[in-house]
Amino acid sequence: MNSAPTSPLTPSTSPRFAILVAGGSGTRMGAGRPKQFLELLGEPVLLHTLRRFTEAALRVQECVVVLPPDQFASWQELCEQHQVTIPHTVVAGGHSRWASVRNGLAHLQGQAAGTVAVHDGVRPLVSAAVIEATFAAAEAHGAAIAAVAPKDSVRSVSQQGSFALDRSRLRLVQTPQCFELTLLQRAYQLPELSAFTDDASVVEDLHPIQLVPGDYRNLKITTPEDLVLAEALLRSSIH
Ligand SMILES: Nc1ccn([C@@H]2O[C@H](COP(=O)(O)OP(=O)(O)OP(=O)(O)O)[C@@H](O)[C@H]2O)c(=O)n1
Ligand SMILES: C[C@](O)(CO)[C@H](O)COP(=O)(O)O
Repeated sequence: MNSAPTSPLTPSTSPRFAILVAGGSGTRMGAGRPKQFLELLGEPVLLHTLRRFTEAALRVQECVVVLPPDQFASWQELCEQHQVTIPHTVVAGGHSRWASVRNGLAHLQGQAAGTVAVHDGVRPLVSAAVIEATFAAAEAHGAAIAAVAPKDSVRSVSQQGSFALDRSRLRLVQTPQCFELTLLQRAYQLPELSAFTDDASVVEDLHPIQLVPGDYRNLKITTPEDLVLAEALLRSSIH
């Protein structure tokens, strides 16, 4: 029997997984502890992110949280302090974001099928709408990522000088980045290239990437002013 095509009226029932990568050390933040553990309105950045992915309507079956191997105890302490009861699996990260994603994926090796979202643990303001839209696009097309148009003019720079780029042809890439699980597993068996800064770059030689409208509020907490902006957005009515 042929199965019906996926549409917004017939949501996919294939399992959904999430890998929240939080295995970095936050050198650009320079805070003395990993930025994913810094407080944002009284709660760790990573806890905000975990809450967003475990909203029931999103139907995420398992959340894998990737942490620096020497930070398991700190996260455990934070979970106790904030009485976190949200189920999640903790996995050790690697020397790069690529290695951390690969380790998170290894935990899902036993799963036969499904769709997996990879999301930066330091993007705590991601909305359920963007997560749902990215999952749905990946369920329909195999690979989908959230992205937004640049608001500023953009130039390409080199030692010879600089020149203007046509920003209407550019997009700023965010996470979540969602993939058919076996596709992402195949992509992460390819050799690592140090140029990979996101998952779409790892997958794109194997499969076309769909772009889904992201959200300007989906900040990546990278430098100190990002925390101030994130806090202001959370306090306002527009988060
Ligand atoms: N070895 C690494 C490096 C990064 N990440 C994660 O990938 C996301 C995006 O990376 P980035 O913002 O660069 O985080 P850091 O590597 O911590 O920051 P920095 O580059 O300033 O050191 C973050 O959630 C980070 O924790 C990871 O899981 N494992
Ligand atoms: C994955 C990402 O957040 C998409 O914008 C970004 O590429 C991560 O880059 P970073 O250099 O690791 O911060």
